[in-house]
Amino acid sequence: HVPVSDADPFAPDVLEDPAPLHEELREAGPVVFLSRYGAYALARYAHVHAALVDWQSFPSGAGVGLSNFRHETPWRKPSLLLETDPPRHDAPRVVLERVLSPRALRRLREQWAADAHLLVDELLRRVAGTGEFDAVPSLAQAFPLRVFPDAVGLPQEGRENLLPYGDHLFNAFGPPNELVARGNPHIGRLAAWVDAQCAREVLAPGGFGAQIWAASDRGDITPQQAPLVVRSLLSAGVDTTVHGLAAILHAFAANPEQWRRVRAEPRLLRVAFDEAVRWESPVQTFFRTAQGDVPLPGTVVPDGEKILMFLGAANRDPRRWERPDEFDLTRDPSGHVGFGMGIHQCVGQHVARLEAESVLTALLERVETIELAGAPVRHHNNTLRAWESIPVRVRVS
Ligand code: HEM
Ligand SMILES: O=C(O)c1ccc(C2CC2)cc1
Repeated sequence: HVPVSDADPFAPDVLEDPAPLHEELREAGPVVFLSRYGAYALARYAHVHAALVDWQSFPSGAGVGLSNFRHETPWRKPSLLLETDPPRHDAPRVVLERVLSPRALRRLREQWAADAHLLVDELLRRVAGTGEFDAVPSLAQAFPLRVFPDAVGLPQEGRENLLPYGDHLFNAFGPPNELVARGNPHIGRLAAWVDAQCAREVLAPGGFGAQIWAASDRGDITPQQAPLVVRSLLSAGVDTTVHGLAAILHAFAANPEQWRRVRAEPRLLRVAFDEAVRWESPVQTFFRTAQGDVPLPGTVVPDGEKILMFLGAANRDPRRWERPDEFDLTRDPSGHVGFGMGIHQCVGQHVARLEAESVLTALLERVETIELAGAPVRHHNNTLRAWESIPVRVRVS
């Protein structure tokens, strides 16, 4: 039999600090039935990993949120990547893999490094007296919003819609709770703006968007698919990196000795981002839908039922990680599930890494120490581990 829990993973106290629930679910057994949502929770690394790579048993086509597209109409057209299974998933995936590949990003490296130095220099000049600032608006939000819309090829107008659109999107993967209700009055306008930015004529030549449309000229995808593939970038590419950057800045401010370690060994910066993504797991959870009756340890998930994968719990599973709750740059974080795993593994991870590397390299050159200057404030979201404010104090070298 399978243990039952009436816990609510999307309740405010859990979103504030999910660690106790993660521990409870990992210890209760390999699978726990969440009676509140009728979903089967996986919190141990081994079982989250197994479900992520078994797309045949646990496909994404019925949605990767609580909503089951077999019975419910999605609030927006399903993504051709995130919410689609092979074979329809294949061509859009290949197109994005090529557009967002490390090789393709080489042409942005120099520009993003320069932008990061400008942003950091402006910031350090502005705070010269106290060395104190809020890392969330000043860096975690400012840098992605400065470089990513340009990389996609978006016009200047309306870019302030990107964060609230993504915030609602990530809330909407959860249950229809207060967080979703708060976004509902605005999402129609936001979604219309996002959809309008996917049209070929608004996208600047050379950007990721134009490259996706060029792929449809080649027949790699159809012209009908092109705007939806562009929409994937606008959906997944902003809030994730904002809170990913916030996560690594928080990790260093909360562990000042690790910043000193990276100052001494800048090569460690490469591993720092993945260790921060493991430690914080900016994307905390995703659902899948059982295809046929799927056996799991101690139970069988009936066809059409949802499983809920706790990526954040898996990334801190003591069965897989030593001292899992420590942000430790000497560890090898590879294998973490912060970017997912398998055929849907994050296709934008190289963009995220390059953004983080750009900002942190610029900071590393100018900032000798970084520490918390006050209590950080969480931003609650049904799917994202997010920050509202991270007050920090830096000493300029
Ligand atoms: C720290 C930053 C990021 C994190 C933590 C993150 C996390 C994830 C995760 C966990 C998945 C797997 C979803 C699933 O298995 O259902 C995923 C997929 C995806 N991500 Fe990311 N992501 C990040 C940044 C980005 C960026 C910058 C982009 C675009 C430029 C992006 C685009 C995508 C897309 C399109 C998918 C769907 C891939 C597919 O289904 O084949 N992500 N991401
Ligand atoms: O294709 C999409 O629209 C999409 C939206 C959100 C994500 C989350 C996982 C980062 C991924 C893809």
